[in-house]
Amino acid sequence: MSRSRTHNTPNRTVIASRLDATAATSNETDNTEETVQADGTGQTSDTGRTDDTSQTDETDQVGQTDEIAALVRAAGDEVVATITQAGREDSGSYFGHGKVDELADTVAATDANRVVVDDELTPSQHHTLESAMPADTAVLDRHRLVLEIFEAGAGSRRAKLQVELAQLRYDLPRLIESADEGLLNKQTEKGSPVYDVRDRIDRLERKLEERPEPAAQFRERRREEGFDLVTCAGYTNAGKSTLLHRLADEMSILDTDSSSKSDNAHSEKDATAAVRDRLFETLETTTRRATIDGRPVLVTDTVGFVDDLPHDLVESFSATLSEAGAADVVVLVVDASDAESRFRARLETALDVLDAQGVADERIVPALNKVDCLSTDESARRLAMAEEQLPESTADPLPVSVLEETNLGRLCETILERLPTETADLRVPNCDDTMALVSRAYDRTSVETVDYDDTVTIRCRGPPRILEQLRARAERITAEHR
Ligand SMILES: Nc1nc2c(ncn2[C@@H]2O[C@H](COP(=O)(O)OP(=O)(O)OP(=O)(O)O)[C@@H](O)[C@H]2O)c(=O)[nH]1
Ligand SMILES: [Mg+2]
Repeated sequence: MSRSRTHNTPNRTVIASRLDATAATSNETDNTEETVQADGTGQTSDTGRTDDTSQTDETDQVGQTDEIAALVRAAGDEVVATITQAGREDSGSYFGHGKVDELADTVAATDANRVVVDDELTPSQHHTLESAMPADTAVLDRHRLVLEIFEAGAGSRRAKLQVELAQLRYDLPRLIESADEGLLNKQTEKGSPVYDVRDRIDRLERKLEERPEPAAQFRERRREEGFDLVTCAGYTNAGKSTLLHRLADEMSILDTDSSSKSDNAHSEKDATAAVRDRLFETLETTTRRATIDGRPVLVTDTVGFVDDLPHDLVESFSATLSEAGAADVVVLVVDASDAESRFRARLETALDVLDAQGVADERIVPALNKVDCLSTDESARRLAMAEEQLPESTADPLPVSVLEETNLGRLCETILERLPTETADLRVPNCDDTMALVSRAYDRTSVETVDYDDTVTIRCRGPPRILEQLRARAERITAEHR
């Protein structure tokens, strides 16, 4: 549906956004208040948020288009202009008529081939807007843009099928909206576009049903083996993957069970990474084995949250949420270098998302990342804000800088403190089998004392599931030597 230029030529994209009325700073009287920025050269710098704000004084308003601009760049496009309008949505064409004309003029003047609208458009709004643009201009909304980013980054066969399915489900009502009557009459006929899309959707759904979600199976198996599950969650660009990579040293990450293309790319880039926004770097969850103070742990890196996207849009979002729901500890990574209002809003949303997944507050370890970008005062203010916002039973928020490796040791200690831990006293007769039990206890738990006499008493602390196994083994030994 959307026409793209070839891989070598980035799309020239105009961003069109309706501003949140509460952030609109002037002229509250009508619904046509606007800010237009188009840079004369049609060039846009690649450094993220600063290019938007440099062209206007109304930084509050324009700050709202930062994220969509970063998403457009994540899709490989060039932003050639940004058009904003404050006020109510027009139900027919989303923007008011004057604004639609202006958008069309801007597209023509900047030789753009795409318009990205920072919201979800109804099928009819999409059709009306696209029809009003110069020929061969594709109109995409935020959801479609995200699907495109996932399409480009999908690594596994399953992810590819999922993204294709999500795109077709998204496109179908829009295809019907733009089809003429003759075509619609033929929608039950084989070979008509609508029929073909429906048919492909059916086939994809069946294919995906035949392939059970691998992560869930893998997780259950590892849990049975006594692994604790730690998940890094949070907004896109917060630093989750960088953290996982750095924790590898602290936690002695042993092995990679599965890895996505983007994660490997990350590892290499991290060494020299210039600090810039990179949205949706991780497009599939990635799990690694680690040991933390002798405890075997699975650490999962997840797909970042982004505002205003339904979590069922792509399976990798829902997989991310189910990883968080299943985890023993969720490290909630928050970008502390965000402006205060965004920092607060994102922390709030992230907590709501985790809560909706049934993640108990005491399982959350909040890490306020990128404090290297903040002054001591700013950092203290973010910490105070987080302390005020976080429920009482989460771990205390920790200011960290993953890049400068500040406070990572403390973060590991906090994770360890929050892993489910019990103490067991095992009493067994002193025999050969007991030595194997002691050795197993040393391997899988933290052994506090061992007293050797006629009976051997072992006091150890560790994951409940492992202690259960050790108790069962101790009972078997005792029964066999009675
Ligand atoms: N200044 C600073 N930048 C950081 C820090 N940690 C990560 N970054 C940068 O933030 C950007 C995003 O980091 P990622 O690790 O890709 O973020 P993510 O949360 O995995 O993002 P998604 O995979 O998109 O969800 C990168 O450019 C990192 O180099 C930090 O402590 N300080
Ligand atoms: Mg990532």
